[in-house]
Amino acid sequence: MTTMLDRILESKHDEVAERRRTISRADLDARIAAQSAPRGFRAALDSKAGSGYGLIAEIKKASPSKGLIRADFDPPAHARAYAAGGAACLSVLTDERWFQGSADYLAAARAACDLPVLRKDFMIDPWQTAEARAMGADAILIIVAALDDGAMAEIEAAAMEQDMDVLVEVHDRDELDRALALKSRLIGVNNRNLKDFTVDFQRTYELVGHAPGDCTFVAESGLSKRSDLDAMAEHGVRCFLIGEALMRQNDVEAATRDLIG
Ligand SMILES: O=P(O)(O)OC[C@@H](O)[C@@H](O)c1c[nH]c2ccccc12
Repeated sequence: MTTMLDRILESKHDEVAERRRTISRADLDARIAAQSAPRGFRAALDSKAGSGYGLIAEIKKASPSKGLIRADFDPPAHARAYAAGGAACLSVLTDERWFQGSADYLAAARAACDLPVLRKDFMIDPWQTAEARAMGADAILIIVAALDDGAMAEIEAAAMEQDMDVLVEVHDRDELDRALALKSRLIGVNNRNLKDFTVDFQRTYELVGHAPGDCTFVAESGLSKRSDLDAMAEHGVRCFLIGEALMRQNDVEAATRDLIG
């Protein structure tokens, strides 16, 4: 069966190949040199989680499962509201085709606040990590389900060479074991199955006990209210990646503060 993840990855290969043809390495390097140094992503998350909840607040205009999430989409305003509400970090979708994201949204969000920013996209090629740094990203995502072990290690090495952090996303025990063979100790459990979009918090509860103590462990997707976070905290989870529930708020700053304050 062809899953949504398969379809996304297939189009991503064509998309990245096209950009690699049109953007030279020298151009990327010049843009990287013009960026400010990476902001420590995991460090910011750990610091907030030390005295409360560490929130990665996501800027997401649309998704394949929900369609358009926010019509009056304003990435810098959202970034400022998230920062003022106490978020530790931002995540910005840069995939254009499936999530209506953009590199420009990431750059604008990062310029509007001082939080570290994750480039949320489907990484299939180490070249995309240089591209991520050129747009200002402080961290990248590796989706274990999307890559073989060799490709994961190459993408991670390329990110580390740029001094970026790597959030390694898993969905089951097998993927967690593969993730732990990497160097990064920033692990996310996606409660949403990227194959059929169902959300199940049990994914996090089952896996948190299997992550070594030196990991920063992040629960991702489908979280919408304070009681969701408190239930997660009962299982020892203190870091969260939240998009849709915050994107839909009128007063984003107040909603962010209510969630984690
Ligand atoms: O909007 P939500 O349900 O709060 O989920 C945010 C985030 O976890 C989700 O956007 C996500 C998690 N992993 C991904 C991988 C690719 C694209 C998107 C995602």
